[in-house]
Amino acid sequence: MDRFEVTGGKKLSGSIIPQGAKNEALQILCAVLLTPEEVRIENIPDILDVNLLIELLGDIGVKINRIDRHTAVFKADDINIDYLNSIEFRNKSGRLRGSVMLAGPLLARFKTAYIPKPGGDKIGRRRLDTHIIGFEKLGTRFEYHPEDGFFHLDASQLKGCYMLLDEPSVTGTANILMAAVMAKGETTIYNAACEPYLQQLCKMLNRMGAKIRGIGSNLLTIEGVDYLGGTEHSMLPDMIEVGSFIGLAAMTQSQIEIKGAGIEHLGIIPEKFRQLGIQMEFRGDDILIPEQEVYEIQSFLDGSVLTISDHPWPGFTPDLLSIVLVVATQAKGSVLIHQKMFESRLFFVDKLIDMGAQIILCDPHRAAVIGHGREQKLRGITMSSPDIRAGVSLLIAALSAEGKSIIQNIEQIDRGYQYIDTRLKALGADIKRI
Ligand SMILES: CC(=O)N[C@H]1[C@@H](OP(=O)(O)OP(=O)(O)OC[C@H]2O[C@@H](n3ccc(=O)[nH]c3=O)[C@H](O)[C@@H]2O)O[C@H](CO)[C@@H](O)[C@@H]1O
Ligand SMILES: C=C(OP(=O)(O)O)C(=O)O
Repeated sequence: MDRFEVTGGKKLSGSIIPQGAKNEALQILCAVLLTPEEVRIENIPDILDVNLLIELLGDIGVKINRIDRHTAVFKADDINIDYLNSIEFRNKSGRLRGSVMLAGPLLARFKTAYIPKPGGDKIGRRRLDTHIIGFEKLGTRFEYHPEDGFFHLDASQLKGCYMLLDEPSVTGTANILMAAVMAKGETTIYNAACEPYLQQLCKMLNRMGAKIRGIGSNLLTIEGVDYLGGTEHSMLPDMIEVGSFIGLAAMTQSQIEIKGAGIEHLGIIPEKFRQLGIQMEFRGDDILIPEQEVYEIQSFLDGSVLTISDHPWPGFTPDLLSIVLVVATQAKGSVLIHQKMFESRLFFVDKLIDMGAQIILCDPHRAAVIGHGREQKLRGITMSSPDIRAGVSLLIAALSAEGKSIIQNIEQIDRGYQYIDTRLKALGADIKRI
């Protein structure tokens, strides 16, 4: 298993372009199954999870013409449904979270689907109830096999209906939406997730001939159609990468320019980094983070200690809380980090504490970070990456720390960050893949 060897404490400089959005790509790639016509997709991130999903599509029978590492044309005109019941499909799709979204389009077009126990980050319980209950409301029967966590879904006809989701699940909304686009009649999904990933999916589906209203809100109305055709789609810049690079610049006291950051789609993300005291200049669609010796965490208006917590979109995405936490360790001031959605995403703070950070893990969901404005520098250590975002947070910590760090289990980072070592080296980082 590869590791990163990082010698920290170096200032970085230059510009960096965010990859296409990972979580959008996982939805968009599943949507190619909705039509027998060609779908051309651009700005595909060249990362483990996305490449695995493309491989799965190929295994199911989708014809794939990979024009380059970031562009491909897909044609799902001859699908092998039986493959979905194979051990190979179970094993492969169990290696990523996004594969769960193959079910919605397969139900829409072929009225049957299989969902093996999905993979993805081990960051707490990640149930599929919202997906399955949504499918059930559309007229799907399901069988659950508890011994291997396998769902078999079957429907003779999907029928539109009203549903109020238990929670605005991101992949759940995408899955139900893709099942509903070809259901008979009208479907209303209330308490829908509305991240830019979903807005992009809705727009793509409408270009294919779907009739979706309410895009960008938590109330989606879908008028079912009989057929969807081909289209072209390009992924937005990955907002989680943009946030990670803002944090990287601040932690390493570097001036970095993020080119083509997709600022209008970042929602509240820049504001949260501003609350940590990080300066940013928006120049067209680029973000310049100037070199800053010290950044100071703001307090609330009444002077009380700032809390940064996750919330469904347009609130702050949970995928950036680990980055915010690590960046706070070198700030001046204190902040409470409250991870509301996932119960195992904060355990990586042990490693930051070993590096010298002042953090109190109050409980699995809350950590108080006391920043001393770089008076206590972090020290390089050997650590292992528990999940994708914690992995990048530890990498950023290592780049700002004194001395050498080894980061193990970097497959976690490669799941979601494209050529990260090469791109960081181009900014002047001392990082080796060993
Ligand atoms: C492939 C993909 O797109 N993965 C993203 C997707 O995962 P995913 O779609 O799996 O996550 P969900 O939106 O379903 O929710 C994640 C977890 O948060 C809980 N929950 C959810 C909504 C809510 O209002 N309250 C709440 O507590 C759920 O019970 C679940 O345990 O969305 C997550 C939440 O933004 C992100 O971290 C993941 O990166
Ligand atoms: C949790 C994440 O990914 P996944 O849902 O694919 O595990 C993430 O992207 O931060």
